[in-house]
Amino acid sequence: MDRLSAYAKRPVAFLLRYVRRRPLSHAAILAAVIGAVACSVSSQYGVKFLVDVLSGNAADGAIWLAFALLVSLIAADNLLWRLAGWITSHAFVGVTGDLRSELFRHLTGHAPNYFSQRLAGTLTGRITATSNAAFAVENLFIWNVLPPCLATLCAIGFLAVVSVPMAAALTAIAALVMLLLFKLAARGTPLHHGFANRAAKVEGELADVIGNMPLVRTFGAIHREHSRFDRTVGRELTARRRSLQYLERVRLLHAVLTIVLTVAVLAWAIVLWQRGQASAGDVVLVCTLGFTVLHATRDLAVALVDVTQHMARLAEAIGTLLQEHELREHPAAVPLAWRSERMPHAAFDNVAFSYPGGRRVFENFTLDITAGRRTGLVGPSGSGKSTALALLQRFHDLERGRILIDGQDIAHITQESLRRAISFVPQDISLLHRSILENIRYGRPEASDVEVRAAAEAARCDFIEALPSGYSTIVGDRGTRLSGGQRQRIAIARALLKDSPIVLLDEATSSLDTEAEEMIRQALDRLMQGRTVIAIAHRLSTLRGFDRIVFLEHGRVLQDGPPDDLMRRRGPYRAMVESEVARLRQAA
Ligand SMILES: Nc1ncnc2c1ncn2[C@@H]1O[C@H](COP(=O)(O)OP(=O)(O)OP(=O)(O)O)[C@@H](O)[C@H]1O
Repeated sequence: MDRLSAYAKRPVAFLLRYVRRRPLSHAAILAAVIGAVACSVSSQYGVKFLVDVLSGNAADGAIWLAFALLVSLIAADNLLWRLAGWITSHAFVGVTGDLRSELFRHLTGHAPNYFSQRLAGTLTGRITATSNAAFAVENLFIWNVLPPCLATLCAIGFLAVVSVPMAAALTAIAALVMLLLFKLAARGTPLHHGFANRAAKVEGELADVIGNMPLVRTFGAIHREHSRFDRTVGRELTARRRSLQYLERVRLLHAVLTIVLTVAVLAWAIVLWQRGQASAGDVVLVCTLGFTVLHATRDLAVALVDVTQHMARLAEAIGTLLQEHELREHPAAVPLAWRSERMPHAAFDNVAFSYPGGRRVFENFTLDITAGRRTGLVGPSGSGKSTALALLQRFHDLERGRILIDGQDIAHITQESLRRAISFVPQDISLLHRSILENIRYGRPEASDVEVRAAAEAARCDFIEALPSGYSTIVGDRGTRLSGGQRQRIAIARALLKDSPIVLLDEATSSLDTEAEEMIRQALDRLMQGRTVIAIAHRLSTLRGFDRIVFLEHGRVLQDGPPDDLMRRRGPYRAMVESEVARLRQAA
C-alpha cells in the first residue's frame, strides 16, 4: 500500500488511478457526453436547415423531414445528458469511496511519530477535502470542461460549411482565448494553494480545541480560544478572497473579449449576407454557432479556474497524507516464531537511537530481558524508559544495533506478527467511542461474548454491570464517561483477551483511591502471570512484586538486579524508594 506515496506530488495521476479502476463506466460517461454535445451543436445546424427549407418553397415532405431531424437531435441531446448523469452518480461516487478507503489505509500505516507531529483534525479534514476535490474535479471535467471544448470543435466544423475564413478566424481566436485563460488560471495557483492550506489549518485548530475542551474550560481560556479562532478564520478568509478576486479578474477579461468578438462575428455574417455570399439560414447558423464558441470559452474559463482551485486543494491534501511510511516492512520479513510453551526472551543489542531532530536517547544500549519474568524500568524523567518500550514495538527504526525477540531481529519480522506478540498497556489509555464490549473485544476480534466477560471479570471490571447499559454502554470520546481507574481495568481486560506472551506496561502515575488501586493491582497481577513483562512501574507496591529492576539514566543502565538486592545496596534505586516512602509518609 506504501506505493501510494508515489502519487504525493502527482495529483492528476492520483485521480486517474481511481478513474482507471472503473474504465467502463467512465468510458460510457465520456461517450454519452460527446454524443450529447454533438447533438446539441448539430441541432443548431438543424435550425439552419429548417429555416432554409421554409424560406425556399420546399415540398411538405422536406419541411417535415427537417422538422423530424431537429426534434430528434433535441431529444437525443437531452436524453444523452441524463444518461451521463445517471452513470456519474455511480462512477464518481464510487471513486470518492475507493479514494477515502485507500487514503485511510495509507494514513493508518504511518508510525506514531507522524501523528505526534500533526493535528488529527488536519489529517481527517484532508481525507474529506481530497474526496470532495476529486468529486468536484470529475464533475467539472465532465459537465463544464469537456462540453465547451467539444462544442467549440463541432461549432467550428459547422461554421466551415458557411465560410472557411470565418471558421479559421474563430479557431485562431478561440485557441488564443483558451491559451490566455489557461495561463492566467495557472498563474493563480499559488493563491489557491494558499487558501487550501489555510482551510486545512482552520479544520485542524477546530478539532484540536474541541478535542481539548476540558483543558480549555479548566484554564478559563474560552474567550482566548474564540479570539484565536477568529484570527485563524480571518487569515483563511483573506486567502479565500484573494483566490476568488483573482478568478473574478480573469472572468472580467473574458467578458470583455466576448462582447468584442460577438459584435465582430455578427457584423461579418451580415456583410456576407448583404453580398449574397450567405443565406438567411447561414446568418442564423453563424450567429448561434458564434455564440456557442464564445460562450463555450467563457464556460471553460470559469470551469478551468474552478478545476485549478480544486486541484490545489487535492494536491495540498495528498502532499501531506501520502508521505512515505517511515517504517517499512523488510522485503524478506517473516512472521515472528515462538513456541507457545516457552515465554519469549527479548534483548536490546548495542542500540543507538535519537528522535528526528532530537538529541541522542540511547548510545550502545544493551539489555537482556529474561523470559517469563517481570522486569521493571525505573529512572528519572527523560531517561528513555518510554522510548525503550516504543522501540521494542518497532514504532521507530534504530540508527544502529538490533532488538531481538527470541533471537529474531524485529526489523526483519512482519509488523503484524510483532504486534500480535506484544500487549501494551499505556499510561494514557485510549478507548474508542464504542461500547465497552467492543472496546474489550478489540484485543481479539474473534473472541466470544463469554470470553470478553471472562477477561473483564479477571481484570476486576466489576463496575460494568452497574452501568446504565452494562457492556453496551458507550464509553464517550476516548473513554471520558469512565473514571481513570475504570479505563485502566478495561485496558487490562483488553490485553488479557489479546493473550500475548510479552506484556509492556507503562503504569499510570495518577493516584487512585486505595480500593481502586488494589483492584488494578490484582488485575495487573493476572495480566502479568506467566508472561515476559517489561514495565515502567511507578508504584512501590508494583515494584516490589518484580523479579528485576533496571534503573536507567540518560539512556544508560545504572543499576540492575532483584529489587531486594538493590534495596540492600546504596544507590539510585534505594534513594528513589526512600524519597518515595518519605513523600508518602508526608502525604499521610
Ligand atoms: N516523539 C518524540 N520526539 C522527540 N523527542 C522525544 C520524543 N519522545 C521523547 N523524546 C525525548 O527523548 C528523551 C527520552 O524520553 P522518554 O519519554 O523515553 O523518557 P522517559 O524516561 O519515559 O520519561 P518519563 O518518565 O517522563 O515518561 C527525552 O529527552 C524526550 O524529550
